[in-house]
Amino acid sequence: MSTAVLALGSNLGDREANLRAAVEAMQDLVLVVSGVYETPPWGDPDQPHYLNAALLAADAGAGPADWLATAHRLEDAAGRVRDPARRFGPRTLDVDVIAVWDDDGAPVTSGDPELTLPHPRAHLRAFVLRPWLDIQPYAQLPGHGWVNDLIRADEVAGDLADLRPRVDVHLDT
Ligand SMILES: Nc1ncnc2c1ncn2[C@@H]1O[C@H](COP(=O)(O)OP(=O)(O)OP(=O)(O)O)[C@@H](O)[C@H]1O
Ligand SMILES: Nc1nc2c(c(=O)[nH]1)N=C(CO)CN2
Repeated sequence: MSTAVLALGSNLGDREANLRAAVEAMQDLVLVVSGVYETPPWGDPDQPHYLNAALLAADAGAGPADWLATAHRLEDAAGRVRDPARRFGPRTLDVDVIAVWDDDGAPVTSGDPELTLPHPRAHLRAFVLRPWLDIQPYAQLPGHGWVNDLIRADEVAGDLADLRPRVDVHLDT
């Protein structure tokens, strides 16, 4: 059984519908979905706010590359257009593979630029860590420690204060 935490984000089009379609497309693989957060753009400030969420998924037969393929399939289905000039620019849907655990529950690590695990910027992103805490309060980000500690670190805590829970939006069906 391979499990993965995926981070979802959208700041173009119908943001809520984009996130919901991604969750629905994963169907039975989804174990639990976080709440939704309204978040200021990180890394490239001149763009609309995002809606962000996280989910935990499991797939008996999936390897790490399968989770990345799933992420890309969902982004393509949302009509995501990549702008090479804006690394952290706006998008209908972003699906990042934050961490993967193998059949034995051991974290998978990879330095491959095509799939770096855990995600190399996850520990710096309140918009990833806060939704993740919703669904796994005792989560550890492999190589970085407790998510509950990471979210209080100086480089994240400021951004954390700017997240707004969107209690009016629910992605779980
Ligand atoms: N853990 C990962 N999850 C998703 N993509 C990854 C990961 N590690 C490496 N990549 C690679 O990163 C490339 C760029 O992905 P993408 O365009 O979604 O980046 P981004 O969302 O703009 O930035 P970031 O990766 O910082 O969120 C992808 O083609 C993918 O192969
Ligand atoms: N708030 C927020 N900012 C971002 C996001 C995101 O999902 N949420 N995704 C990005 C792509 O790497 C860049 N910046």
